[in-house]
Amino acid sequence: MLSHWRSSSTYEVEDLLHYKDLIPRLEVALRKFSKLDSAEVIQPVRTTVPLQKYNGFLGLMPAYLVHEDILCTKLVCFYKRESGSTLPSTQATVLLFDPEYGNVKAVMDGEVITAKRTAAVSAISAKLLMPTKSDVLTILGAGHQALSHYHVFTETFSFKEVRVWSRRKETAERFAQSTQGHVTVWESVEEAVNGADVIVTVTGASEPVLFGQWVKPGAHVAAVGACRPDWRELDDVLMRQAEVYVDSREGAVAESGDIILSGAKVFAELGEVLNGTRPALREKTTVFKSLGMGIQDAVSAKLVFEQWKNKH
Ligand SMILES: NC(=O)c1ccc[n+]([C@@H]2O[C@H](COP(=O)([O-])OP(=O)(O)OC[C@H]3O[C@@H](n4cnc5c(N)ncnc54)[C@H](O)[C@@H]3O)[C@@H](O)[C@H]2O)c1
Ligand SMILES: O=C(O)[C@@H]1CCCCN1
Repeated sequence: MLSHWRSSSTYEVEDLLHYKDLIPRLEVALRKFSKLDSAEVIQPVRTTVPLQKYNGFLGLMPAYLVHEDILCTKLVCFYKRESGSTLPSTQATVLLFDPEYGNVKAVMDGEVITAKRTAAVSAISAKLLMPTKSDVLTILGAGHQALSHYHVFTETFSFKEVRVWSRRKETAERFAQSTQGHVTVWESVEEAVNGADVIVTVTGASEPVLFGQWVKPGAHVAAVGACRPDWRELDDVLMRQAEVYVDSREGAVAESGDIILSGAKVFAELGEVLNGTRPALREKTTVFKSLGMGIQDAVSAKLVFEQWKNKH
């Protein structure tokens, strides 16, 4: 089947999952994950099955949060698509289990969960690490993650200017037309990030698109794409000049080409900053390298399930 099927579950999850509920739960989960002695969170590094023939991979993302008793796994397929393709690059399904008996309690769409929880975690990173006075937000990429990031960043913060760049100008223009607030479209990354306080990279690139020489000192970069060990979104200069924060060290050193290939050192996990065990170096140039975690899907799925039960 070549066309993309958005099930009713996609719309249902969209209605049930809200950033105001999701962000505090993600913060709690990130805190627990980063406690050194924590036996409360079980989350192996994602298993990936490369599909080289099709330029993609299947990822399996199980997690168990012991205290909350949430057992969950996401199955996600990601493909690098040709410019102009209308097929989705991410397709995902989330399974929520009853941990006591092992039965599946719910099967739900994972695309909205992936879009919203990833953007919400980037917003948590920005809350902790962006310059105190942040006026300009630039989004590089104009797909699903670009939109969810636009929504949560404009809901959570008050930027004076929002800019977008995409490798095809028409896509960036369509993106700008689809948003409620005013978004300016830029033709080059260099111009789009000039003077930006916060930069979100949400592209399908496997070579750097953002170069350190263009980034304002002290800016915060939420780097969401490039999730394979040989893929890049950011260049070596940026990776080496910035303080690098991650969601999971273990995940980052296994999966992030930006970290592995640049040799950059990870300064802290977001959960360590939330726990107060590592500082938020807001005045420095910071990169939050996001890879995505099973626990983020697990708390999102639990929230969706709770909201669904309240309605039925
Ligand atoms: N960190 C996480 O938790 C997480 C979660 C989901 C997705 N992602 C990643 O986020 C990125 C965006 O995902 P999405 O769902 O928005 O995808 P999408 O296909 O909806 O959008 C991708 C965007 O990147 C652009 N793009 C593709 N190839 C490019 C290239 N070579 N150079 C520059 N731009 C390019 C496309 O034109 C489009 O604007 C992907 O890399 C995906 O793997 C990360
Ligand atoms: O954490 C995730 O859900 C995504 C899936 C696609 C690739 C990157 N990470």
